[in-house]
Amino acid sequence: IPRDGECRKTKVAILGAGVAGITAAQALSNASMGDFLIVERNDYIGGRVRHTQFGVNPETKAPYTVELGANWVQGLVSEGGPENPIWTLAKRYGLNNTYSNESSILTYDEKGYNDYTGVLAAYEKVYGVAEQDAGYILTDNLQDTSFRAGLSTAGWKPKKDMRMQAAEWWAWDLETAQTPEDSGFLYGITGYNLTFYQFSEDNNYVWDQRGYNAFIIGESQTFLGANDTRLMLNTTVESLTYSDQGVMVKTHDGCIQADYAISTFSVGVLQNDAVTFDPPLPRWKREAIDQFQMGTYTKIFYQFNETFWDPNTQYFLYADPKVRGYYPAWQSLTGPGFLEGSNIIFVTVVENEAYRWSSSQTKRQKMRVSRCCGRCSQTNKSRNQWRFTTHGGVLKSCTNFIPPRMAFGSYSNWPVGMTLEKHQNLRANIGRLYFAGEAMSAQYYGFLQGAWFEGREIGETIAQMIKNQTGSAGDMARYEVLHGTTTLNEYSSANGWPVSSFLTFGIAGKPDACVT
Ligand SMILES: Cc1cc2nc3c(=O)[nH]c(=O)nc-3n(C[C@H](O)[C@H](O)[C@H](O)COP(=O)(O)OP(=O)(O)OC[C@H]3O[C@@H](n4cnc5c(N)ncnc54)[C@H](O)[C@@H]3O)c2cc1C
Repeated sequence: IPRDGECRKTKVAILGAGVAGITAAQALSNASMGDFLIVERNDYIGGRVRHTQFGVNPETKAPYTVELGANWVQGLVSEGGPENPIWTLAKRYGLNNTYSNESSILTYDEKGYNDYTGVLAAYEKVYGVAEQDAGYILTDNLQDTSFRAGLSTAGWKPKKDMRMQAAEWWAWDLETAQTPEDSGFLYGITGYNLTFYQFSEDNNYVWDQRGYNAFIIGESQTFLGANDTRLMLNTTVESLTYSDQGVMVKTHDGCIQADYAISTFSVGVLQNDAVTFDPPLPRWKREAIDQFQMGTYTKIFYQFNETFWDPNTQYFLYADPKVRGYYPAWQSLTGPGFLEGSNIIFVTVVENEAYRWSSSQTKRQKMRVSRCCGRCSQTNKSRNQWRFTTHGGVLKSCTNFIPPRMAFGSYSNWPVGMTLEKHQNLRANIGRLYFAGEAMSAQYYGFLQGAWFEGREIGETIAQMIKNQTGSAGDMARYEVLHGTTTLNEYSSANGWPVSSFLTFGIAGKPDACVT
C-alpha cells in the first residue's frame, strides 16, 4: 500500500454503485455527510440492474431496451400494508411497467399444448400446508430442512411426473434460481412471505426504454452533481486492509484511505476471493460467506419476424419429457402493455441449463442449444397448436446474460442449514469495514428491496457513528460460536429481522397471525 500522502482520503468508501451502494451514499448525504467516495468497477450506475439494446422496433427501426438483470418490481403495496421502496421509486421516476399476470399461461409438454394448469393449482395447495409447517419451525425453534423435504412432508412428491416437475420449477426455481434441494425451507418461505404478503403478491415487469436503472441514476442525482468526483466509475477494488481505525482500499490504479468502508459486493464476489482482505476475514465471517448461495438466472431474448404465438397470453410453460428445467418458462413481450408488436419472446433458464447455455461459446452452438426447444411452429397459429418443434419459426436475433465477474451469479438464495445467527455473521461489520447488499438482507435477500434496506441501514448507522464520534462502537451482533438454532427472541432488528414474517396484510386466504 502506498504511503499515506498518496492515497485519496475520505470518511466513507462505498464499494459498489448498485442499489445498496447508491442508497447507502444517499443515507449519508441525507445526514449531511457528504464526505464519501463511491468506487465501482463498471462504467455505469446500477450494478445488477443493467440493460442492453436488442432487436429492432418494426415501426421506428430503433433497437429495443431489454433488461439483462433485475426486471420486475416484486411486491408493490397492499391495502393497509407498507409499500415496497422499489415500488415507491418506480412510481417516482415514472418507470414504464406492467402487471405480470401469472394466470395468463398456456401449458405444454413434448406433444404440444396440454392443459395441466390443475397441477399448478395443486402445487399452490400443498405450498399452503408447507407454509404452516415452516411457521412452526420458526415459533418453536424446530430443526430446519431443505425446501424439497418440506414440500415432500406437505405431500408434494413429483418423482418422474414431468408436469409436476415443471409446475414446481415454475413456482420455485423461477423465483429463487435454485432447486428445492438446494434451498432452505424456513427462510425460503419467510423470504417469500415478507415480500409477497407484506407488500403484495404482484410482480410488475419493467419495460422502460431508459432502462430499469433509471430510478437508481435518478436517486444518485439527488445528491451527486454532474461529473461529481465522488463517483469513481471504472475503478476496480483489489484489496481491503481494515482495522478498528479505518480501511485502506487498494484499487487497480491507486488507493483510498477511509475512516469507514461499506462493501456492497455480491456474496459471489466475496466467495471467489475477487477482492482480498488483510487481515484475512475471520473464520465466523468466512463460514457464513461460504455457505450462502448465488443462483444463476439467465434470460434469452428472441425476436421473430412475426408473432406466431397467442399475443394475448403472457406465459407459456413447457414440461420437457426428460430434463427438469429445460427451457421451461417463455414470456411474450409482444402483447398489450409490454413491447407491443415487437415479436419478442424470452425464455428463462437457471443453474445447470444457464451454465450450459453460457458455455456454448459460439453463436452457432448457442443457436443449436436453443433450436431444439426454442423453435416454435410458425404454421400452427392456433393457440392449441403452439408447440416446440424442430422446424418453423424465424429467429431474428437473440441475446443472453452471462454473469460477469461483477457478481459471480445472479442473486443470493438461502441455503439448507443456515440459521439466522449465521446469516447475521454475513451482515456483521469487522472493525470499520461494513457489509451491505441484497445477500445481507435476512428478510429480502435476492430482491432489489433487500439491497435497498441494507444500504440504507448501514449508511444511517455509519452517519450516526460519525456524528456521535463513537468510532466502531456500533458493532453489529455476531456469533463466533454457532449452536445451530434460532430462538424466538432472536427474530429482532439486531439480527436483521425488524418485521414479523407472519403478517399477511389481509391477503385473501392467508391467516393473519402475528407472532413475533
Ligand atoms: C438476472 C437477474 C434477474 C434479477 N431479477 C430481479 C427482479 O426481477 N426483481 C428484483 O427485485 N431483483 C432481481 N434481481 C436481483 C437484483 O438485481 C439484486 O438484488 C440487486 O440489484 C443487488 O444490488 P446490490 O447493490 O446488492 O449489488 P450489485 O448490484 O451487484 O452492486 C454491487 C456493485 O459492486 C461492483 N463491484 C463488484 N466487484 C467490484 C470490485 N472488485 N471493485 C469495484 N466494484 C465492484 C459491481 O460491479 C456492482 O455494481 C435479479 C438479478 C439478476 C442478476
